[in-house]
Amino acid sequence: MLSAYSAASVRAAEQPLLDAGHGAELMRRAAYGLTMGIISVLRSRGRAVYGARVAILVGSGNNGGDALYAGAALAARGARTTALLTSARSHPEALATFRNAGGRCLELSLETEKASFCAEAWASDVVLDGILGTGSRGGLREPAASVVAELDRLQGALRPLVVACDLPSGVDASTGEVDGPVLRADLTVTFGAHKAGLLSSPGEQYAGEVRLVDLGLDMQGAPELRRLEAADLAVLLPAPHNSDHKYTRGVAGIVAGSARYPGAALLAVAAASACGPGMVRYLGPEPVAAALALRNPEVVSSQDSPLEVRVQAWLLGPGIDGDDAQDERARDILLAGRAARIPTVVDAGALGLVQASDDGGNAHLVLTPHAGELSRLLQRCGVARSRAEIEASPRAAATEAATVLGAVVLLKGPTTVVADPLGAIYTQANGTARLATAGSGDTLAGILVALLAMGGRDLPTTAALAVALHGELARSAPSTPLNAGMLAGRIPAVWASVTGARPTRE
Ligand SMILES: NC(=O)C1=CN([C@@H]2O[C@H](COP(=O)(O)OP(=O)(O)OC[C@H]3O[C@@H](n4cnc5c(N)ncnc54)[C@H](O)[C@@H]3O)[C@@H](O)[C@H]2O)[C@H](O)CC1
Ligand SMILES: [K+]
Repeated sequence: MLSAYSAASVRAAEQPLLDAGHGAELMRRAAYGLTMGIISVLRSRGRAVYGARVAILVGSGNNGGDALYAGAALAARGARTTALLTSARSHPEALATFRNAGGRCLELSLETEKASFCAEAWASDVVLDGILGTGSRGGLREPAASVVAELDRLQGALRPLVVACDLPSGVDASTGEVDGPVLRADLTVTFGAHKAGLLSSPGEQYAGEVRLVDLGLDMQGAPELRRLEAADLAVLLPAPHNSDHKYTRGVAGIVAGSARYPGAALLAVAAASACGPGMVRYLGPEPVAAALALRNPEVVSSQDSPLEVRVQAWLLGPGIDGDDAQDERARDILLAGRAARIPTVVDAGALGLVQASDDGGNAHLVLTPHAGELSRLLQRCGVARSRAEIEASPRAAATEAATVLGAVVLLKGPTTVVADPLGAIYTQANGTARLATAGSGDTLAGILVALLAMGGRDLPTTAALAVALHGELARSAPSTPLNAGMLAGRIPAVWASVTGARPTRE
């Protein structure tokens, strides 16, 4: 499990070491890790350090200091290094070290030097972004902002590799929010601890690969957010006990699909069933049930009232829009659920049925909106948040919604957020853009209801687990075209590969 912290927590952890006089040692370690990161990206392009061209953007604080020390180390190994000083102030010792190692300095205050730096950066093998780190307030200011905007214009094969020092300048280290231009990095070498802003949208989309350099910080208190990694999937994905029977292995109940949208039911049921619960019960129109019988003969379908069937978890909503009988089933389950507290996934067409609650009455719900659906959901609760505002600050929006609605909120996006009303947050970025296809959400909802039915973990952890497994379905086939209909069929192989060699309990 990966834990990520706010800028304030990282700085607080750094303080005792600074007080004890270890500041220079911390910078030395940070700069060494950064140097190694730059060397590795140079090697990835078949370039040796000797003779490589490295352009460095330098800010006024320690972030610029780290970048200058790394530049000095590269210059000492024969790289041609050019630094653009974006402020009248630069870390004095680092600047002196850089100059002594043969680094060239240009000043942004001089227009000709700015043009000369941009030309150098465009011709470089690597651009190092050391303008702002954890001490930044707000986005990049002029004139550095327009240099970054200009450098970011160069795309494609001609673009130099970009390495961010600690974080891409202009990304908020704590929230991941972005205000103004940011130079998109291929690699971010971050120091001391993972910054929550690098594991949150939209900041994560600017960071590229993130490598952590251990500085020996003693992080105190709860992390800002957590992320499940491959090793966690191996432990958390459920496995049957030899004493299990179909009911103890979990029954997933699904209210999905309609005459108009039968596909949503097929996708959700196929995904749920592929996860291996004891049983999948489907409630919905007869023609959809008939189609399901051909594709998933193991599924038990009926047109019953949900109050007459027993399940360990419900999924309500995919493709039920405009079907009165499905709508009534979903309403009945939500009403009964306030007492029965059966874990319930509320997706798509059922999201409009959820009311705000501050009495714990929704604590068994996992809501799975995308940004547009969340905007409408919040609107109904009297909170005005546009889709664009939610996409700019998804973590804040998901947390707000979890608090207002009293339910776990799984907000889908390039980095998916799972927020629970008690404050815990997971963010998962396992998926790729190849998952952004029609029906992908129905598959996620099916995986989630199956994992909830199989039980064993709390709601937010199970939700994060479902997002991670769903993401791995795309990641495991990086180069083939993918549609949602293919996803459920991939579950057994991906499940086997992530659980790997774990001991069986059978
Ligand atoms: N955390 C650690 O353990 C270590 C961190 N290191 C590096 O130090 C930076 C943080 O350094 P700091 O000097 O505190 O802050 P910054 O470098 O981010 O810059 C602050 C500097 O910039 C000015 N400023 C603030 N906001 C803006 C803005 N929007 N535009 C322009 N200028 C701005 C502000 O006035 C300050 O002067 C951390 O990221 C690491 O890279 C250590 O090297 C190792 C230990
Ligand atoms: K930076």
